[in-house]
Amino acid sequence: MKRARLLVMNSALPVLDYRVPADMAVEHGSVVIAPLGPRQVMGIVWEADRLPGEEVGDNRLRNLLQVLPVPPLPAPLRRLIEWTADYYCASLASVARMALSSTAALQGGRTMTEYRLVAGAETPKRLTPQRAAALEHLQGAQGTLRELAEMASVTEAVLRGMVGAGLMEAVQVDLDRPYPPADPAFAQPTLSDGQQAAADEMVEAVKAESFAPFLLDGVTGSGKTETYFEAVAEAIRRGRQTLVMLPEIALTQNFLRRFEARFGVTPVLWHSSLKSAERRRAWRAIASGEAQVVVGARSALFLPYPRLGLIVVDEAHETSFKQDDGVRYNARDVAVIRARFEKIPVVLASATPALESLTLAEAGVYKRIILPDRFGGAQMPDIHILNLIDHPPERNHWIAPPLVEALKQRLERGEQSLLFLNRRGYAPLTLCRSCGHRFQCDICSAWLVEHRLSKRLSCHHCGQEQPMPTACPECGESDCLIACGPGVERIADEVAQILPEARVALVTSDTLNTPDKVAEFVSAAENKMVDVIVGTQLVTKGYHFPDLTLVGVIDADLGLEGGDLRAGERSYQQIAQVAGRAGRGAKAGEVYIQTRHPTASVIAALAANDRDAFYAAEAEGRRSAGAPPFGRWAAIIISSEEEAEAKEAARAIGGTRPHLPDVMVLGPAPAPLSLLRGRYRYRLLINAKRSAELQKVLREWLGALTFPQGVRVSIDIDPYSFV
Ligand SMILES: Nc1ncnc2c1ncn2[C@@H]1O[C@H](COP(=O)(O)OP(=O)(O)OP(=O)(O)O)[C@@H](O)[C@H]1O
Ligand SMILES: [Zn+2]
Repeated sequence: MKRARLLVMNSALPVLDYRVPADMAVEHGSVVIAPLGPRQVMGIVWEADRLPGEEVGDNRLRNLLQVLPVPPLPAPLRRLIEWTADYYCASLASVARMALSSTAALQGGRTMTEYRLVAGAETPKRLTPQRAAALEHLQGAQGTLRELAEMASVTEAVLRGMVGAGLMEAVQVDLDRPYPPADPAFAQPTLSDGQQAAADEMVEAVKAESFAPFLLDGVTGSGKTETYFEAVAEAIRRGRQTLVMLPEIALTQNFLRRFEARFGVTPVLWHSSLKSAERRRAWRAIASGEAQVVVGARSALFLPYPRLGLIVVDEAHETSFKQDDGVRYNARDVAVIRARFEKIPVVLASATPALESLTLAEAGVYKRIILPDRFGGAQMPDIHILNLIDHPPERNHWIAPPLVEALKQRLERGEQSLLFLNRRGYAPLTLCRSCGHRFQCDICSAWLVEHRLSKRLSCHHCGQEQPMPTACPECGESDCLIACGPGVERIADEVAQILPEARVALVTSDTLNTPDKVAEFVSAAENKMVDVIVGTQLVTKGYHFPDLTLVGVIDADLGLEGGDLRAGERSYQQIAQVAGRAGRGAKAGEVYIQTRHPTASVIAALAANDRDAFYAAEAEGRRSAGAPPFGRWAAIIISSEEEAEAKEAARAIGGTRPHLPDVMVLGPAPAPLSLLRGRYRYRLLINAKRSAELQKVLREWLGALTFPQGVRVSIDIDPYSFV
């Protein structure tokens, strides 16, 4: 008799064994449905010797019910799931779920019903407001009723009524229709000598079909994308799949266009806001091996590629590769591990590598490829430090006079400028002039941020919003609220005052919240319909606007406030990246960095354009603190809706701390963000030597404790967030 051991897709359940019926074919990795009491569960058939569980006698086994019509998860992916669960102290099921991340794709069947407005249908004379809203918002849209209902902010019932009334129609969509093939020779660029040498190295590694990690370390505008595209082309020629990971969905539009220009078609896109039909189609094409190149956010990393030949992590220094909920993993690091299991090359590309990556390259673990020059003879921009103490902006203004002058000059010359401030909204704090009341979130320890465009106060931690009040809720006074400090909306207002005739584009996740809007912005900027871009970190990287010759950093000190050990590095990366947008074409670029601390090491390094010295000093600081990459960190985060309960649990954890020579436990202490989404939070930071068996220590320590129902305890290995 054949038995199968299942990794069940529910972390609360143990490993379960089943009988495989005679007429059913399963292998390791098969995705199956099994009975559990009166219910059914989904599971993955796993190597029994890798998944310890209670042995059950043959006579007590129940039959598997069904094998789902998808290819079995490949062995290297199964090993990756095990590794990730083990390293990040997560359950196997929660990691495996990231591989099976399209429920629809698992069901087989090849068509799906979507809906759209009937073209040319006569608009009835009397329309309910809901139907009118649907007619307005759904022009040109197609999707499931749920997606359309969300798009139009109406209920599904309204849309069903419209289907009945002949205003909307159902369409059968073929979900597995193939993607058009990419042509590796479609538009091969002529590479510079340096680019060619870099490309050759990566191409050779793709040919070798063995594990090879690279750090592609090239200055901004050196053509890193162009160069790694040659390795992608080689993978396509060899019938192998490529995964390109980008840190933000907003960057994908730009990437898609460049890819299309090089390979003739767009790649397969993967991110969390795909519609379910797109997601399903992409998942199935990936799992069948048909999808040649996939570009996606970090969630694309765990998909079941059967023939992966290359992974690229672009802008690899970005902290958004770290996931901070669910499975707390770092996609940059796991990408390298996946490449090892798949026996393929992986390229981490960045102009400002993470210190971790740089250290590994210096140790020879990663092969470092350097592109020292901008492509096409473009020069690196000139950096000016603007000391705000010597050059104060006018009252209630934030742009210092020399930067104002530079902006005016650019406008006269018909060149573009970019102002960077990493803060969304209009003002980060609103207070009452008469009683001093400060507007704060009810359920987070955070100020509410004024958004003048949407006329709302919003919490940037939990997303709660309220209409902008006209009077102070505390003292009842009206016309007494003052906006303190600037966000990008306020800077855009200031630019409009200084340069009334300039066309200003505001670029934040509030204004560029759909792929279409991103595409619209990029095309406007490229066609010189925009004079001044005012943006958050969203606009600091990846973009190439040849006529952009001026970059202004509004507040270079912002990133260093209340900073953790990585604040200096992050700040440096962000400013160096945004500075890197200037002067990428024929005209030279200039950068103004506004600061109150011109001697701070970050600012001094930027001024002297001395990256190596900066990294060396950072590395020294980390080494002496035993911080990553020289030592290891983990965090334990305890939260509960009951403050006393959270505190008690934190104290219990602190009280049972291990006493080991290579593990130091700091805390517990209230988290800097001590209230988040209505939950009180405490933290501990564990600092371990590299020799320590950190995960084992944590598992044994926390595994011995029990907590009340409402308490959540999570482990964050190699944490990036300390709030
Ligand atoms: N060999 C080449 N032939 C033609 N154009 C090139 C070549 N190399 C680079 N370019 C162009 O130069 C510009 C800059 O290249 P790219 O955006 O790849 O640089 P990058 O190194 O990724 O920069 P950043 O890190 O700042 O995003 C792009 O418009 C790109 O198309
Ligand atoms: Zn909040």
